[in-house]
Amino acid sequence: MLKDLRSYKRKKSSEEIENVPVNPKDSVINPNFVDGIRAPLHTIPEPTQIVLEQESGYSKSKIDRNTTPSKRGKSSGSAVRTPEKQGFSLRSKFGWASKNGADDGDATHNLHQFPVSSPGSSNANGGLPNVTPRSFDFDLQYTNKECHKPTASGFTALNGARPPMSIGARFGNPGALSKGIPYSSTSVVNTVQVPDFELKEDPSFWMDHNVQVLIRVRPLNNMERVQQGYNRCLKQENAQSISWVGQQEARFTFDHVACETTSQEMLFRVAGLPMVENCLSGYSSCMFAYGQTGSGKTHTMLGEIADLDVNPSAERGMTPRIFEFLFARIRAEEEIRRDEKLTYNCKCSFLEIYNEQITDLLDPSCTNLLLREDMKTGVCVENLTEFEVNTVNDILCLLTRGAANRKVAATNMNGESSRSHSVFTCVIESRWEKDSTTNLRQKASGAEGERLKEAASINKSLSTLGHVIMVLVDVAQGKQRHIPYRDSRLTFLLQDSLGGNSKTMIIANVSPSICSAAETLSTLKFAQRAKLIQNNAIVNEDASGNVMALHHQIHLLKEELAVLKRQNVSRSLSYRSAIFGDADRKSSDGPHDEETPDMVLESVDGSQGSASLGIVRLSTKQVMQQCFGFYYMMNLEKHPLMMVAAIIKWVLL
Ligand SMILES: Nc1ncnc2c1ncn2[C@@H]1O[C@H](COP(=O)(O)OP(=O)(O)OP(=O)(O)O)[C@@H](O)[C@H]1O
Repeated sequence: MLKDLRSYKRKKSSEEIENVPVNPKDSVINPNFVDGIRAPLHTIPEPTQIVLEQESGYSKSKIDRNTTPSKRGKSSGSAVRTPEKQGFSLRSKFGWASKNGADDGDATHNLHQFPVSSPGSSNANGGLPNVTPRSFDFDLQYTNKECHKPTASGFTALNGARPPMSIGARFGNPGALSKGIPYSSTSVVNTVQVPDFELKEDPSFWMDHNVQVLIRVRPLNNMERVQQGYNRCLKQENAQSISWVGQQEARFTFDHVACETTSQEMLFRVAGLPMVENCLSGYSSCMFAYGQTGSGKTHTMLGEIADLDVNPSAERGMTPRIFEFLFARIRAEEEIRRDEKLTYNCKCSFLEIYNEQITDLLDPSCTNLLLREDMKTGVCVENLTEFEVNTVNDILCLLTRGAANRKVAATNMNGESSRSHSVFTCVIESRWEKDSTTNLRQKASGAEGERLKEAASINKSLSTLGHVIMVLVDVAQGKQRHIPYRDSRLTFLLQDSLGGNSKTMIIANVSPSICSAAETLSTLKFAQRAKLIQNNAIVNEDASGNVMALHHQIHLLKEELAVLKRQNVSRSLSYRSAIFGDADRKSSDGPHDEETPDMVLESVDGSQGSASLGIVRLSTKQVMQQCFGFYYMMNLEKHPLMMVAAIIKWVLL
């Protein structure tokens, strides 16, 4: 059952009003996009060289963990597995109308589901060996009713609301691409068959890393096949390495490279499941999906979510799977720790950043919300609605409701291209009792994040993101730089996820088609830089609260001791005698024995003291325990947000 939690809206006294510059002109941008400001992909300067081997020592260590491409076929083990629906239903994409004819999602799914051997799958370029023992053939039976005549880059803008995908105009320095890619290059992969690599999770990765980068290559779509056939700009070598093949060849290595045939379930196991574990361990967690329009961000993060409760699709994406897993884990933990009265409470919010304005997607009448930053609790959005959730269906209700309020438009790459960035957040709070002490921990998991579209005129956030990442890489390399988080609302909101206190997963979605060679190269470069970011994730326990509580406790004890001394404090060596002792003993000064372990403080109320009323007879041990519990709780009352332990954010870029 969903419950409006507006009363939870944060109110702070120590907060700082956001100082994200708001230029009114920024907010009144002609939706008919004019080329100019583009995604951060294009704000990132070219590396000094495009190298054949771009691995740093860092990436090499990743490769070493898993170097052998393996054959797909057997599913890797997973602790929790959700039932998969066999076969495919008509696509009912989340919150959007069905895709137009240019989309070949169904065809590609079928290809995945029913790989067939194609006699026509010869390697037309003649020189590219298939490096895996098994390939899936792509169905040659496709129709294309909305094939747009390619520009220099292969695309034309469909409605003007989206930045055209042409290369030269938007690419500041796109290298070879801006001058025209020699598509006839012998490097181009134009085989119908694609190598298939199985992703493997490194269970120890997150123990000593805070940022992981995964590339997901989607299958070719109809439009691409019509325009450029099976000419690909990517050549994958193993589950961590991929080469961009154009005029030059640039090889990249990442933590994972998910090939065209990687299933939604496999991606969840490798990328989503560990993030839930991170969250439940108390880490803030964030997941970005980055890539050009139509590259598969929505497919990755949401996928097919119709009928999830009764008939979940195998094509459902990361978000439903994550919450299925999360709630299953929560229920299991509550059961296991019933004695401790462990309970969880989850609250969700959903917002959109469009034209640098923040709108509450769960209450669209709340627009132009302000970001606030508090030294203790971090960044929050003022007056954002929160709903209590208990099941995956509750989550989906909110996602559906929010998605219906999003700004969506058609582009030539994607008939339902989202035009904004959105953040879905789920804060998970757990309470339990142990040794008569009530404990509280809040985890914010959550967030179907940002659909960061590269639409230029609405993408101040994206360009700033690119800049922030560049600066963060410098910082990671030891340079002193100011990080311009505040230059856009997106980066301001996500600053903890970028270079801050967060375990962050970046999924870079790319098209393998030569049509999108420029954008794909840019995305790979972006991802390559992003993996150099160094976050500093810590378990968000209220250690400061504990220390504060203890300080307070010591202070009170000292005060009390002083009062007791003034009031002729008697010390008894016997707890029993202290409790049941006669008035004489209470009023007498007993021997002081600092060594006595069960020393009892005993005081008699007197007219002199107001701090100590009645007779206090507790062992020091008990005093500490009880007061600790008390002040701990008090501290929670006063600073509930200090207990926030983890934040997961899904970010579509
Ligand atoms: N891995 C994949 N397997 C099968 N189909 C895919 C895959 N990735 C994307 N698609 C299909 O490609 C189309 C475009 O994908 P999607 O809507 O996810 O792109 P997007 O990056 O979110 O685009 P935009 O930024 O314009 O919103 C969809 O029909 C989607 O189903």
